[in-house]
Amino acid sequence: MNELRGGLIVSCQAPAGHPLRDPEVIARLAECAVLGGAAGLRVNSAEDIAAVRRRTDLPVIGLHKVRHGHRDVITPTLDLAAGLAEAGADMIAVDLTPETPGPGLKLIEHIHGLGVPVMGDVSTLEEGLSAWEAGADVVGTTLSGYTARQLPTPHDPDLHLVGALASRGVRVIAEGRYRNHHQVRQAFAAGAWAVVVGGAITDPISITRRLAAAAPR
Ligand SMILES: CC(=O)N[C@H](C=O)[C@@H](O)[C@H](O)[C@H](O)COP(=O)(O)O
Repeated sequence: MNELRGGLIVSCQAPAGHPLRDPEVIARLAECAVLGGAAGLRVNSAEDIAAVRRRTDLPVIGLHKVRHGHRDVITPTLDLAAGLAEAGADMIAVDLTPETPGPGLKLIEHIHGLGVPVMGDVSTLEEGLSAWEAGADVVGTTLSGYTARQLPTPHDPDLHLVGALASRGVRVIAEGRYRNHHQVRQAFAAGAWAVVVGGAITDPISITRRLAAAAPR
């Protein structure tokens, strides 16, 4: 787990219907991230993790998204977590917001029983402190801006939450809407232990959309 400290973690994901939705393509994105200097990867589903594992030994934070209500929740059950561990995940991310339909904080201990560390994905300071007290190995700001009461999702990353968790001694991973090196630096300056960047690296659709918006046509 310590290999992730101070590093950039690249989230290599593509949802159903996305042109890049293919485990082999995800694995190639992961390989690009490795060549670019990523310290770790964040990958959705056992199938994609298995494909990524065939190309790199870099630490993988695994998750399994399940549609629930207005959004995808992150790895709500122990069964899903066990599948990720079997596929080669080095750490498992779980949804620790009140919106998860799963056992929430209890999952941490259950996943530790598999011998795998846990990243608690949260949306608020309170959730983050509870996750840390319950034994999460790292706490991610992943879900800030995505729970029902936080919609619409803000444009910028939640650097304030990173700082608030770090100042209370929580090992915090900054994740969600980091789009440039300036924001990544700010996250580390705020006390982040590591930073996850997804779409700004691995989603050519949103990258194109942002740049196309600057064109006069
Ligand atoms: C909210 C949610 O479900 N986030 C997911 C968590 O794994 C992914 O869809 C994000 O791409 C990831 O968090 C990285 O964030 P960004 O792509 O903004 O750098």
